[in-house]
Amino acid sequence: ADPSGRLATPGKILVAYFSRTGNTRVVAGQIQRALGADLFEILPATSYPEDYAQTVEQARRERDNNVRPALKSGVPRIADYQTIYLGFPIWGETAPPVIRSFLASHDLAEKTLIPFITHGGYGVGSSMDVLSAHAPRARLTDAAFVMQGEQEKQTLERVSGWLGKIGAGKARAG
Ligand SMILES: Cc1cc2nc3c(=O)[nH]c(=O)nc-3n(C[C@H](O)[C@H](O)[C@H](O)COP(=O)(O)O)c2cc1C
Repeated sequence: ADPSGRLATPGKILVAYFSRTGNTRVVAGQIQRALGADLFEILPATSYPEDYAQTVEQARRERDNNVRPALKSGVPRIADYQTIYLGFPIWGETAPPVIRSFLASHDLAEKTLIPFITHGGYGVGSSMDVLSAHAPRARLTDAAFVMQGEQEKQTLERVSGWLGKIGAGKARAG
């Protein structure tokens, strides 16, 4: 028994996720509702730029320098959870920097870690290795959910093309 009098609920489930454009958020919501789990959105203390290209560049720098960006908040009472579904998009062929921050700042020893991953068509890259390296004592399942989602880049290109075609690009600028 917990000396505080509060018992950790056995088998409590957490769905923790990071999502920029919403693809991973949809999956997180469905898992959370299906399992009656708690939901936690992983957010950096300082938001990434709205601009896609700037975000790609910042993510690349953070990846290459092994930066762990500060998180806006941590999971309250992480010890209560036995199973953690961890969701993220693939950024630069790996897990986004905030996922490394998340794993480094929570003790996941002996917890079951079940990844769900969305990518833009190039697969999961080195993300599973990142998870096992940063949460070495978690029980990482190899039955991750993996799905290709829309690419923000492709949407931006399509919209730019359309704006150009209807002659709206310049007229709207400024
Ligand atoms: C900064 C950045 C880097 C990305 N790098 C990759 C990549 O290396 N490989 C890939 O398949 N998709 C890449 N994508 C596409 C996303 O993984 C894909 O669109 C994902 O479904 C987005 O999920 P979200 O809507 O939950 O943010 C990248 C997207 C962003 C914003």
